[in-house]
Amino acid sequence: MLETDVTSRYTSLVTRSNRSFNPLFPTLRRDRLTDIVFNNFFQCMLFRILSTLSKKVPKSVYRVPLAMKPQVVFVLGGPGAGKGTQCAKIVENYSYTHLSAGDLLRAERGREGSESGQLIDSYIKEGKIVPVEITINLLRKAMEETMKQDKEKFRFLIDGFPRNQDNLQGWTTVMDSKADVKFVLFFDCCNQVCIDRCLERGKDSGRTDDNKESLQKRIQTYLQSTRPIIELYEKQGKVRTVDASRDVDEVFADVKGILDKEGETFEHLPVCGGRGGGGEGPRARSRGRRAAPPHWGQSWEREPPCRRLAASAFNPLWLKSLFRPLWRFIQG
Ligand SMILES: Nc1ncnc2c1ncn2[C@H]1C[C@H](O)[C@@H](COP(=O)(O)OP(=O)(O)O)O1
Repeated sequence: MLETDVTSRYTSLVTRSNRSFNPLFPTLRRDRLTDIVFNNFFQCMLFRILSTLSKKVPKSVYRVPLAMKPQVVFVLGGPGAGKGTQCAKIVENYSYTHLSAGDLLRAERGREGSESGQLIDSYIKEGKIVPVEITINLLRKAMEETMKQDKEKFRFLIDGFPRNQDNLQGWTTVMDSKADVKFVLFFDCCNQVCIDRCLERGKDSGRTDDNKESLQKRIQTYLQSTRPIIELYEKQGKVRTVDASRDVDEVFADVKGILDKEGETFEHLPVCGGRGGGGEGPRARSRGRRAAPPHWGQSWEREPPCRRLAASAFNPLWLKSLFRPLWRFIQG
């Protein structure tokens, strides 16, 4: 900068402030300085009060809203109706964790040292429903472990459960107070299509129950035991039925329609929604997803209040507004 430019700037400041020229602190005008110091003083005080208060609040208080009660969607339908296939697609697009009762039981059967392995094996081969204590225990553990790893993963698709009255009763006794059942997603498919799909799957699934004999029994069990459970939920208005005999994408289009109607939002919304500048961008990128535009505010409103407060308190835009006046002043 030319010396004359500097001088003329200082001179203009001096003229405006009617103050003598000070070469050491050329831009320190008392009227502006008072404003800025007071503005920043109050903003800093407010910030300090907020941060002190947040330290004083016991951790458990703001942890409570983060540890959400599990939200459950039961996924039911005949064997081979496409429950697993559709659940995988839901997980890809929505913030759900898929828990297949059948997969959990098969894993437990194969686990070394499992006490119930043999019992599970005989029930599966017979196409019968495994005693509820075993299934509930596996489901509960899986839900707890998922939520322990990530508190935001509190939405579950429980596939292939409850399959009979015993299952339902077990769930009501053990889990009713621990989880909320939102609705039942029912994949309606005729028996023959179900059997054909399972036989096709059986060619390379390695499942001991994907054979004609087991399938006949499984279909019978489904009709006698599971259909009444679906009807029971239907009476409560909790069943969302999808015609599952069509191709995968057509079925998923209906599933998507149901989830959207139920108020579900795509994965990047509930996890990474925000008003902009609230850190949702980095949060989304750390999960390999993109942040929702700030105007998709619906999910932001559904974030736990503590997370909203935290996002607002550390909002870079807000912090910028705190230091901007001082920075402008220093820059002249
Ligand atoms: N809509 C669809 N059309 C054709 N095949 C389908 C289908 N949905 C699933 N499948 C195939 C994939 C599997 O090989 C087989 C059984 O599907 P699945 O998702 O494993 O059923 P389920 O979990 O209900 O037992 O059928």
